[in-house]
Amino acid sequence: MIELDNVSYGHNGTALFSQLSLTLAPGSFQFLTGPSGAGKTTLLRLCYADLRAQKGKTRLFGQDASTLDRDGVAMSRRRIGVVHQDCQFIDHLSVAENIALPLTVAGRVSEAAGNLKELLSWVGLGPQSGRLPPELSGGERQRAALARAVIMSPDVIIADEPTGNVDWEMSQRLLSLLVELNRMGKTVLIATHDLNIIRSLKSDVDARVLRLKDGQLTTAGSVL
Ligand SMILES: Nc1ncnc2c1ncn2[C@@H]1O[C@H](COP(=O)(O)OP(=O)(O)OP(=O)(O)O)[C@@H](O)[C@H]1O
Repeated sequence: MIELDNVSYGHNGTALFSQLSLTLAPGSFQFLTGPSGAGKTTLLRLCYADLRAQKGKTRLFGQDASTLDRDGVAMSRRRIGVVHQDCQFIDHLSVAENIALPLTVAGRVSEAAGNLKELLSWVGLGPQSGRLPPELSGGERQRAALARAVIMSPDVIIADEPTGNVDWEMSQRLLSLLVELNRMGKTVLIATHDLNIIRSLKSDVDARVLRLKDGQLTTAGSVL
């Protein structure tokens, strides 16, 4: 579905990793762990074609990303929902408008109303839908970010520290939403430094744990 094949990348000439390979198989659930600064966000950005591999190949849904033009990348990106580390909302738009933004930008305004109501209730943000993003708590922001990532019904969800800055109960709630999405057939990749979150999954899902450290990606095993 998404494949990095012997990819090398560095920022400003400083190599972060080289010849790194990663496959997001359809329906898989994977965690990406590793110390701060190891390159987890960079790796995620390569997976959703926000960055281009400097060496090696990225394949998105069977297509070589380096051969895709802007529209081709945009088409592939529509199949990937991204939960960014810092949420990135437009502060003068309501929570509902922010969540619906990917649909409105794509000109699918008529779909927005129906999808939105269902999504707001799924993430438990119905009562907060008219508020502005700065009025939300950390956990509410993370849930709004997740709702926005899935409003286009993507095949793949890529979440960068989706449980950062929330308490244990809220992190469990967010994780259970991601597990639910995986049960619906979505491919899920979550970057987190929080090993307790991974351990808390127990047998809920067949998750694979990858560890990025010193430019090497290793499989840390299953949480089962
Ligand atoms: N746009 C950029 N320009 C220059 N350097 C960058 C850029 N983005 C990231 N870096 C550097 O690359 C390294 C990896 O950053 P990255 O954000 O990918 O790591 P991370 O594992 O996600 O870290 P964290 O867990 O702290 O979020 C860091 O040293 C960072 O400073």
